[in-house]
Amino acid sequence: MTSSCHIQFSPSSALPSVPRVLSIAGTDPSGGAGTAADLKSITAAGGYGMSVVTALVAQNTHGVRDLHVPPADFLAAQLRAVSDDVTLDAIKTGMLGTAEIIATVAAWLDDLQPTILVVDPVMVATSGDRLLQPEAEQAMVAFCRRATVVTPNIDELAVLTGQPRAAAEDEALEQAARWSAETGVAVVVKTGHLDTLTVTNTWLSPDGARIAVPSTRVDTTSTHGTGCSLSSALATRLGRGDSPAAALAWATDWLHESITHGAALRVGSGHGPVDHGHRARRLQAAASSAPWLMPDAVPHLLETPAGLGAPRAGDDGHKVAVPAPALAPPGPWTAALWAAGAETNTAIADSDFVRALVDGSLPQHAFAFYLAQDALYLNGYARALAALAARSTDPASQVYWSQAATGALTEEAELHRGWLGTADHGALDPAPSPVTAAYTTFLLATALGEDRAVGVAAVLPCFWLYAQVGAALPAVPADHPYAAWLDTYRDPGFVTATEQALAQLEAEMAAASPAVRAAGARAFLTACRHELEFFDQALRIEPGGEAALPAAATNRPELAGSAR
Ligand SMILES: Nc1ncnc2c1ncn2[C@@H]1O[C@H](COP(=O)(O)OP(=O)(O)OP(=O)(O)O)[C@@H](O)[C@H]1O
Ligand SMILES: Cc1ncc(COP(=O)(O)O)c(N)n1
Repeated sequence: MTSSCHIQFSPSSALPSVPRVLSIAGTDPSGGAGTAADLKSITAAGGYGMSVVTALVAQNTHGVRDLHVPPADFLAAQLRAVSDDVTLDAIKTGMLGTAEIIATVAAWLDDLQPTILVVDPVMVATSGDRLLQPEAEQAMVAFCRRATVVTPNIDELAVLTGQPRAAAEDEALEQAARWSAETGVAVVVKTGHLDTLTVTNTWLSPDGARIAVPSTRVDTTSTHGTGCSLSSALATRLGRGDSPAAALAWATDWLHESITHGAALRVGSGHGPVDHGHRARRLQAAASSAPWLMPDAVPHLLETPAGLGAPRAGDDGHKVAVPAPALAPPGPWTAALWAAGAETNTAIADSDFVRALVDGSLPQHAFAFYLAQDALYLNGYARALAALAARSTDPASQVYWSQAATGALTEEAELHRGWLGTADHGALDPAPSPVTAAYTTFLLATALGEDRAVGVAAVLPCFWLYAQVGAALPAVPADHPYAAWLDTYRDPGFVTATEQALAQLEAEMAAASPAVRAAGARAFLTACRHELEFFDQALRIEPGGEAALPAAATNRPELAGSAR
């Protein structure tokens, strides 16, 4: 080995530093809002959370029952106990409640002069209960002037600016822009309280610069504590050194996932909380190193299709129903393989990636990552298909696999030319992700090194599962951000190619020895799992850790037809 051998690993493998973030807020014993939401959000956003309590609130998902405000001296003692000992990278304030509390926190801030102060000017809870005394409103308005950024909802913005409640987003942006220019404080305008299909968080800087982060509205009642959660996550990402654009994008995207999965927590029967931990649990599951296939998943010798058995029980013990295949299996072997792969195939259909692609909430950076990895994948896939052509002896199969390889290369070129805008691809191509590399390496090794039938089984899920996703797609409006891409799934040529691949696999499995069939079944199930990973991987990437997507890459109807 020479000393000139340099290996550079992606910086994403290094652990980021952990910002120390203090929340100053009221409590919610049901865990959805206030200090509880703040601490969960700070942790989720990658910070170390600390909490100073301004008021004890007896509340749940239905509303506030009682309030207890400890003496202001005690609040001051809490604040000093923390700041005498801990360096604070960011501070977030929520419910301050009374003019006396506001004055106490303000005096402490005068001494501390924090770098980042996010003020969520909490006034009224979702339930309609007041969390700020009416006579303290003007003290809160003055307090906001010391913030780095304030995060009022539409009603709070009206109080802050002394204007009537904005009826539309433009009006809210105008109110905020004037106030920001006057005070020198940035504002995040949140349109959660407006009756719009898109919920947009817009960062307005005093110099007039605007950063808009749109997300699709989730139809749910689980929005208790969304304001607390957004401001805490924002403070944490700013405290970590993120730019306002990056911090707001992260917080909005994470909160969207938390809101989407809030109802499944089944906490309370009123306005439920969001699931702050959903992203962390999803990523933890994705990082599992448990083997994909259990040793008994496929018998050593597969004599008949029935040897593959009924679908196995899912992770939670329930029997997995076999989804109806959009493209019918042409014989008993492919039918048995379809049933054996039911759990994974259902997981793909139900995946957050497919859901977000369909409802349009998939973040742009995730879509860009997916496209770039898809191009890399297609190149590896084409090589595996070409290997099958080389290993085929009957003319029809030779022609079929050669054409399939050409098709994959054409689609790769189309992705570069159209969607990725990198016709001169080569030097600037992104590197394959671990998931893409594992999948393409597996395909190539199987197509080259195993019996041909096993290779055919390995390449089949890419055809079949993609066609399955395509068949299940609903029609979307023309202004859907991924409308043009979704059209590519419906390519009739791809359906024909999949039917031919299925016929090839059926014939190969029927003609193979029991040992080769077993290896084929294992390869098929492994490839199904690679497909799930491939879809899921785009939602495991942080904004900034992906290829840039040219602005023109979404909504390009002229490119419809370039299916994988
Ligand atoms: N139904 C929804 N769908 C998607 N995102 C939402 C929804 N409701 C709220 N959000 C997100 O939560 C953020 C805060 O929500 P909202 O505008 O209601 O502020 P808030 O009134 O301060 O919150 P809170 O309900 O905690 O008082 C929004 O900016 C948006 O990112
Ligand atoms: C202590 C405290 N702080 C803030 C809120 C606002 O949250 P929401 O408007 O979602 O009820 C709350 N309910 N309780």
